[in-house]
Amino acid sequence: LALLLGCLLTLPGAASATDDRAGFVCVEGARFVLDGKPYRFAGANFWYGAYLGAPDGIGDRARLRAELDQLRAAGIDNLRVLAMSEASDFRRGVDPAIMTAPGPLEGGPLDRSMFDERLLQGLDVLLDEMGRRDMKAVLYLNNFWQWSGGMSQYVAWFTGEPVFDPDESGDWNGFMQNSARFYAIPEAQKLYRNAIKAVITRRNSINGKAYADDPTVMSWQLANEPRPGSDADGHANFPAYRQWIHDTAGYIRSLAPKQLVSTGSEGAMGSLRDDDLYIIAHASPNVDYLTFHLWPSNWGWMDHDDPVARLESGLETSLAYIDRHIDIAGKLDKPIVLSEFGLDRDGGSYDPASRVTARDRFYRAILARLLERAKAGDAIAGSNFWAWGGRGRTTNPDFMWKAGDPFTGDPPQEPQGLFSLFDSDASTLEIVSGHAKAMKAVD
Ligand SMILES: O=C1NC[C@H](CO)[C@@H](O)[C@@H]1O
Repeated sequence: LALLLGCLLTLPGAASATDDRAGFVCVEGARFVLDGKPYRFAGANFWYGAYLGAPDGIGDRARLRAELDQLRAAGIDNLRVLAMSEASDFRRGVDPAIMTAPGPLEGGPLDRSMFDERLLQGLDVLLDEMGRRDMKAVLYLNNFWQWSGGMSQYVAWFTGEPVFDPDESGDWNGFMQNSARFYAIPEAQKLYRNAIKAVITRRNSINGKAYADDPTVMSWQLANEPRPGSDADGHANFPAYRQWIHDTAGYIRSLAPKQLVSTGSEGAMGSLRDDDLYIIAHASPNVDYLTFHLWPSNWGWMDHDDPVARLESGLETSLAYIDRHIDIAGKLDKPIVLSEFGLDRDGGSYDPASRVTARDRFYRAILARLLERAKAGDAIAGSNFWAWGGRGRTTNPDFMWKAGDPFTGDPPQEPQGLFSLFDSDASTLEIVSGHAKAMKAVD
């Protein structure tokens, strides 16, 4: 009640010294509130932000600071960041990883030696630099996919089986079913909770702030794109998935009562393509706000190698997907964020110098719909494009990332340049920047 009152009673623009929620993003019905004013934003996915903040040899702090300045100047001030990765044998897994090996299970003293302190220092630097720029961070603590180890790595650790690697087998349905085993392996959940606790209870080595007391952290996400399993076979896992969401969100809330909790879901497309299952999974009072993603070329609504070809029909389907999810959020009386969206460059090129006419049309149309719905007083609060690539460039002939390469917005499992929005993509950045300004102006 104190936390809610703290949100409700904060005088507009004048966070009182005694209000311990000053600076934190709160939820009031289907809206975010920050220091007594509506909080709406245009943000970016910056999955590698903690990696850039790591010491030399892994990170590039000069690049990090310069690119945070560029994003801040564009009004792009909400960043969604990977906050936990697991060492893995995946062919396309990021290396190094934050969790180097499975440590002791919940109950004993936290063994912090199982974490790569260089990468957690990277997160410290990122949060400190973001805080100095009045930016907000959304931090996800696991991954349904293989590119950061993720749930399938936990499954391998606790079943003794080799990792189920979709980049080797090409069997994505089998991979998704394998990842979903994570929800029902008690030992995996204990280790996962230790990883959650290690991050959330961390004290920033740069500025001394406890993460759970740092208003830079807007919210904690259970994972990146958690799904119940494959569309064909995932229904049997749904009860365990739903319970996992409720229990884990409650655990995070117990560690970070001043910050928000969300799942990281893609929406119906990540809920066995079923709106009702998405609603059921997100009805838990422990879930503060909803997330959904939008991937027309991944989901077959447009074509990776020619996004212009089915652009208009793909846009129509995309806009309908947006409206459906904003309507669901209204029914659940929770804010909603489009926390990933992206489209390929023209002709499916990975070249940062290539044209982005389809992408710019897509970004412009999507963001216009979000603004229209926000102005109508609907539950949409913001978005994060996928993904900021900044000055990251690959020189590899196969465009695939390997350890030691510069980071781009595309994680290791995808060609570098697939969806990245590079620092040179001025037209697209301008679209996002204009949207950021317009969203902030909505009263
Ligand atoms: O979370 C994600 N969603 C879609 C991205 C692009 O395919 C992908 O890289 C990432 O795993």
